[in-house]
Amino acid sequence: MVMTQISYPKKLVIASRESRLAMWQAEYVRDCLKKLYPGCDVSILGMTTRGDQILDRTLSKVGGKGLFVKELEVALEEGRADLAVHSLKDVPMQLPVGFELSCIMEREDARDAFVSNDYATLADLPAGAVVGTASLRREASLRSRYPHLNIQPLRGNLDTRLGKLDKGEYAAIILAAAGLKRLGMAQRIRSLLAPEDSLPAAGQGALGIEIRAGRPDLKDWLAPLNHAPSAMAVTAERAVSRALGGSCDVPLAAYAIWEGSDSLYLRSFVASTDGQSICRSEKKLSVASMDHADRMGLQVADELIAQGAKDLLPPR
Ligand SMILES: NCc1[nH]cc(CCC(=O)O)c1CC(=O)O
Repeated sequence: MVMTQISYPKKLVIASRESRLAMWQAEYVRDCLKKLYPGCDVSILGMTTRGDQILDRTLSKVGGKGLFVKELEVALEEGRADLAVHSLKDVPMQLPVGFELSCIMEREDARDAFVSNDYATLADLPAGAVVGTASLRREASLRSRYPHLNIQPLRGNLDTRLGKLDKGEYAAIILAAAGLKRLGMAQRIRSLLAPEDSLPAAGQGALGIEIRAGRPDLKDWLAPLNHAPSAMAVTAERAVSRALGGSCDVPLAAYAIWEGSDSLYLRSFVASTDGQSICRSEKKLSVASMDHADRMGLQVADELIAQGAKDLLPPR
C-alpha cells in the first residue's frame, strides 16, 4: 500500500496591523486555520504600520497603499511571521519581488455605506451639508452626483471616524460596509450606496493573504481559504487599477459582480478629483479563470485609456 505523505502545519504566525478591524480580520483567519488544522498553534503578531501612525493627513498625500503593508512584509521577510492578512483594497497592485498573494477569501459586502445620525440617504441631505470621506474616489463620485454637498476629508480608523460623526463634525460620512459589518456595527449603516452613486474600489470587502514567494507548503495549506468567485472578481478589478497605475492618489473605482454563475459584470471609472471629468467603462463577459478575469480588467482599462483616462491621472 502506498501512503501519501500529507504535510500539516504545526505552527503558523499571522502578522497584522493593530487596528480593531485588522485584528478582527487576523482573528477570523486564525479561527479558519484552527478549524482546518486543529493541532496547529496559530498566533497573531500585532504591529503598528506607518499608515496607522499618520492620521492627520489625507492618506493619498503621504505615500498611499504601501504604508499599511510594508512592516508586515518585513516580518514575513525576517521569518517572524508566516502570513499577513490584508484588506485587499489596501494592497498595492504590484507586490514587491519575493512576495505573493496566496489566496483571496470570500468577499464581504463590497459596497459603500451611508452613515448618519440625522439622515437616511444621500438624497435627503440638504445643500451645503458636510459629508466626510477620506477617499478621492468617493469624493469624485459625490461631487459629480451631488454637487450641492460639501465634501470634507475624514481620516482615522473606523472608531475615530464614527466619533467625529457623532460629535457633529459631519452631517454624514461614507464608509465601506464591510468594515462596519465585520466589527458588528452594521446597525450604523443607514443605507447602502448604489453603484451609480459610489462605485466601490478595487478589492473592497475582500481579504487577501500575503506570504513570501517560494513557500509551496504554506501555499497548499492556505489554499482551502481561497474563494474562487471572489478571487476572479477582484482580479478583474485589480487588473484595471494596475493598468492605470492605481494608487491612493487616483480617483479610480472598479467593481465586478457575478450575474448567474459564470458571467462577470465589471464596471469602472477614473475621475478628476473635482468630479468634473469622468471616464467610464463596463463589460459583461463569461469568465472561467483568473487569467481570463485579468484580461477582462485590462480590456476595461484600455477602454478607459482610449477615453483619455491617463489625462486625469497624475504623471508617473
Ligand atoms: N481604506 C481603508 C479601509 N481599508 C479597508 C477598509 C474596510 C473595508 C474593506 O475591507 O474593504 C477600509 C475602511 C473604509 O474604506 O471605510
